[in-house]
Amino acid sequence: MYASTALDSISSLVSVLAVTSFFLLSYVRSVISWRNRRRGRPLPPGPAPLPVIGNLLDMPETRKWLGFQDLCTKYGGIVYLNVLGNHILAINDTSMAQELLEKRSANTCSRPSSVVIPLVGNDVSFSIMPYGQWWRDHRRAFWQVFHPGAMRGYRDTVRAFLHEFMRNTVSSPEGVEQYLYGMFAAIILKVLYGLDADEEGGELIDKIHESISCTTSVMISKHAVDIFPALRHVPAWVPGAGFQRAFAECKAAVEYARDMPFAKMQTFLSEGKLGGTSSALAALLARIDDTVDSAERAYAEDTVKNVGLTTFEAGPDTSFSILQAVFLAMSLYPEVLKKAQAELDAVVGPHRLPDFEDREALVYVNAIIKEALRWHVVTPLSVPHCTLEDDVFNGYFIPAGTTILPNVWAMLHDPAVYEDPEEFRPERFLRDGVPDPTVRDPYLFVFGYGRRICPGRHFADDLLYITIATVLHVFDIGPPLDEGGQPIKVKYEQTDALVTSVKDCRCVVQPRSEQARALIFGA
Ligand code: HEM
Repeated sequence: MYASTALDSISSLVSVLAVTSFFLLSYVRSVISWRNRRRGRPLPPGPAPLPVIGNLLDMPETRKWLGFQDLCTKYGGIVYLNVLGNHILAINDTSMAQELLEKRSANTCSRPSSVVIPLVGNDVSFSIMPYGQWWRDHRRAFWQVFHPGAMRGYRDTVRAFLHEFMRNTVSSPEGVEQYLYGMFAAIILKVLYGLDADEEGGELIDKIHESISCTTSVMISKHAVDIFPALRHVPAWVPGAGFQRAFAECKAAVEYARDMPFAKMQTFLSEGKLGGTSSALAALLARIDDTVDSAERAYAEDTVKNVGLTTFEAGPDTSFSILQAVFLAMSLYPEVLKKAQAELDAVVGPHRLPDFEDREALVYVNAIIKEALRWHVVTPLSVPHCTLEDDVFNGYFIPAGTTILPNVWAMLHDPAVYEDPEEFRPERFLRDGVPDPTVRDPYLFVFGYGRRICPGRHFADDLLYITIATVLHVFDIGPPLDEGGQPIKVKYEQTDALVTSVKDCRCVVQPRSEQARALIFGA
């Protein structure tokens, strides 16, 4: 009995020693490998890390773009943080961002990996996929239907929904925000699937919106499972594992958003209610080679489905957010609205609505669009990129797997470049009444960088231009009024999110004149 107890103690000791040696060896190996990779080169500047948690306490909590701006002011154009072993590089400097994200795009075009995203089913969105063949196939498919030459084909749809938006706004002006979001979502639904936002379509849009809100809130929140990935195996009934239920609900919403409109489109196609190339996704389906085997066909169809989901996630919220800012800016800066209307009267005249062909002549309206993109940066830290390989930049070691956050907000609010950056002032982009090419152009920043640059930017630009020009042509926009009829001063504030919106954009919207009203209802 004693002999067996002694043997048990020895074998436990051996196990403990084996486990300890394994961890020690792994640690020593990782230290050696880290030293070999760095070869004495320093990491970029940043606050000193603490043991184990690194710079966790230096990581900005909310409105990260402001915190990173402060850190970069202290440490230079770039700042490096190590948060629980994750390498993070924030960039405030435009030329450094250009060098790393454009010139070295081959190495900086991936996305940070996440434990949570697959759990909510959103790993099929190509805006989040890591660099590789899967992402390339999706991006290529998207580009086939959203390249600049394809834009003309969508303009009638855009005009039709814009006219409906204007009529709804005149009929019940208090619903303007809701109609605006509904318009962008309905345009995307029609362009992608050929489906109308009728009652059923409206429900589809609500559900799709729900899935987007849920995934974006999951993506920006902190989760224990991101730090301890093994927690993903804990069943939902275990106390403290309520996150599993929330993730499952989110996953169901994402699957609905991906599958339902697509299935509806396929039914309509098979019933002959839609032409084979009547929508962007129908056109992509029509391109799938008939001779491919069933596995390849399934992959190609899945790609088309995922392109639909990604477009819905990336398109309406961003465009809507810019329009919110324009409505608010017009009510805060009436002189800007008056100047735009004077230009529209001179170029377009009172008897018709603006069209795409008017764009070049509408210099001030174009300056308003640029200023809106600068003033209200929809994605202040862009969308994070991630490095594939170790790199050396300006003598600093940038490890593989580093998350790169270009602080686009800081670049577009630099007082050395834009005087009084908090003011909405389209004139900053003009000199002697024509565009000034020497002023930093927000278009070069707000749509991201390199191989990941927003592939929907041509569509977005078309949407923004025609909506803004038309709205300013026919509507007066003023501040909201209190019960005594006095104007309420609304303050511009941005929400704290990956895709931000304007917190409060209440305003009074009404036709500029009887002639404008006639134009709206005659359209
Ligand atoms: C004002 C409107 C918009 C802004 C400011 C905007 C901005 C951005 C930004 C900053 C990125 C990330 C780029 C990067 O990682 O470097 C992005 C990605 C993307 N955007 Fe947009 N976007 C807008 C509208 C749209 C629209 C209307 C669509 C669709 C029609 C769209 C589709 C996409 C897609 C699919 C991606 C993912 C690209 C990838 O990861 O490969 N965007 N957008």
